Amino acid sequence: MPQISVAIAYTSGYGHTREFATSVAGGARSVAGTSVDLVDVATITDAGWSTLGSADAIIFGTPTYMGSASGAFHAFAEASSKPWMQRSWQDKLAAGFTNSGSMSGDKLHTLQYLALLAAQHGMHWISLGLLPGWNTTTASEHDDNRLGFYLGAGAQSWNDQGPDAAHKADLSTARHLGRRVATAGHIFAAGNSITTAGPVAID
Ligand SMILES: Cc1cc2nc3c(=O)[nH]c(=O)nc-3n(C[C@H](O)[C@H](O)[C@H](O)COP(=O)(O)O)c2cc1C
Repeated sequence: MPQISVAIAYTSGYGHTREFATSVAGGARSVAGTSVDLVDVATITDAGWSTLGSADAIIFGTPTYMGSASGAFHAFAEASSKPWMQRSWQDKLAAGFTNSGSMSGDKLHTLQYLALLAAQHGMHWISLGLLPGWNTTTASEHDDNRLGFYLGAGAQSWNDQGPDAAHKADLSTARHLGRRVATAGHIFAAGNSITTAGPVAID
């Protein structure tokens, strides 16, 4: 079984988004042959940059602050202009998740921003791949993807509760994202092993 590596590049001002980052990591780890690193980009070191540089996939995560990624995440994104210049993230897989106080809270804008960041780096964006939950009279807030995002995973955390109160459906959705990216990583790695071996013969 070939080994692939998934890095989760996240920030969390008050600990809520870290809960979802941990679930994304758990989902990726559940796919055999996958090593997973969590990189807190607010305090990223040279070792952290090198972890991102050697990963097969990077999953970006940030709280939504004022309708976009947090300032700490934006600082990291600006600092990623160095790998951007070197094209060192080109052709890696990418995905994203965000968390905020409101059900919407303009999280879609944050996910769009994360996808755009990935595109600037020439990465391949992996969507959430779940149908929306909680959108019929028989559905419930305990459904995966209860907030109905397609581009990535969205989570909601009460502003008056600590990280321990993270919603189980959002944790499960985050776990799904990690598993999906790791699975895609293995499929890409298998494809790369064919294409780097030379042209594929077609009868
Ligand atoms: C500066 C700031 C701006 C915020 N802006 C939004 C927002 O635009 N939409 C929203 O739904 N919640 C907003 N919130 C609430 C946070 O998204 C929410 O508390 C989240 O759980 C924080 O995650 P963290 O603990 O990982 O930092 C904001 C919070 C702060 C501190």
